[in-house]
Amino acid sequence: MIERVAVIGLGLLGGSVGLAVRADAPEIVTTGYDADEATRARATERGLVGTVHNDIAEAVRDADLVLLCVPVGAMKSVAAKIDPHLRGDAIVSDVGSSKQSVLRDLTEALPGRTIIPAHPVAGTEQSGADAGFAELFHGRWCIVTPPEGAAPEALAALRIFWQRLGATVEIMDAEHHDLVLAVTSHIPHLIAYTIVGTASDMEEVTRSEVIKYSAGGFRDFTRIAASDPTMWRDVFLHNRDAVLEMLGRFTEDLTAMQRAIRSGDGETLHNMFSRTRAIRRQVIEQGQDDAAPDFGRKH
Ligand SMILES: NC(=O)C1=CN([C@@H]2O[C@H](COP(=O)(O)OP(=O)(O)OC[C@H]3O[C@@H](n4cnc5c(N)ncnc54)[C@H](O)[C@@H]3O)[C@@H](O)[C@H]2O)C=CC1
Ligand SMILES: O=C(O)C(=O)Cc1ccc(O)cc1
Repeated sequence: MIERVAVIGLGLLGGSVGLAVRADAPEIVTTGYDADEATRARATERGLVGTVHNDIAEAVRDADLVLLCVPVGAMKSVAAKIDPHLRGDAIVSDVGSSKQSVLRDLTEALPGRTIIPAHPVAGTEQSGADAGFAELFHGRWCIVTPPEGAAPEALAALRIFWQRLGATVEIMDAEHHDLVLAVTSHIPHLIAYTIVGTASDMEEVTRSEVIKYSAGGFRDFTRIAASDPTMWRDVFLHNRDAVLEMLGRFTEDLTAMQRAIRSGDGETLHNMFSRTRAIRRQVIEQGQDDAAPDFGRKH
């Protein structure tokens, strides 16, 4: 059983883990560290974890679970920093949005350690020490991607930890995780960033009409496109192969739609829109409503 959790990175995910432990598993002792001094100060004010340390070594020293809640591009350097200070039996896990690169980075930086990467599929477009909230994981999936031969007791302990925070745990291979998340999360974010960028480039031509009449669809895209730039830069650089593979397929489908529009092929358009409308119904029936902040909701 997990008794002491160290949270490294006290932004949206790390802060939410700390607050969720306090609410749902209050006997677990929490410590935390963030590289940013202002974030550490705010984390102390908000009581995101029991003790915020100025030294990462102090934060992890007694922990039986260390959760890395930093951008995926920072996982390796953080892992290398904590390695000399970890307990021999500590489990090292994370919350990163891509999993193959994290598994590779942690395995290299933490030889001989118990490493079990995970991804709670729960979040918002907000970031930083003020963004976290205790209920973030309620009714959401947490995808755990253990390496081959991972210690079963450690996996069981991590599963119970996430279940106590309200999540339902699914075990998946890291490669499969990265393909699935590329199409369900990473490419949708790329599309949102791109369409908002394109519209804003057009704004010079349309003199502010883009903002003024930003109703419905475009407004939803601006929420996603407000997501943290550092975090998302790292996701695309670290899940490159899966994103490029899925982007290739998406581009082919988009080109087929372009052709249908140009040639006046209403049947193709209508067929596609009917198919996607049915998928939306299934998403709602399964409780996977995508309206903010319910992304990733299971129930
Ligand atoms: N934002 C979201 O909706 C979700 C994010 N994730 C993943 O969670 C992780 C954290 O993301 P957020 O909490 O959203 O970002 P965030 O920007 O709110 O928090 C990240 C924190 O890490 C700190 N940090 C960065 N480099 C560090 C280092 N070297 N040492 C110590 N602290 C460092 C930053 O100062 C910041 O406070 C990312 O890997 C992301 O992919 C997973 C699920 C959802
Ligand atoms: O805000 C939204 O709609 C999200 O998509 C949140 C999110 C972002 C990244 C993840 O890895 C999981 C969930």
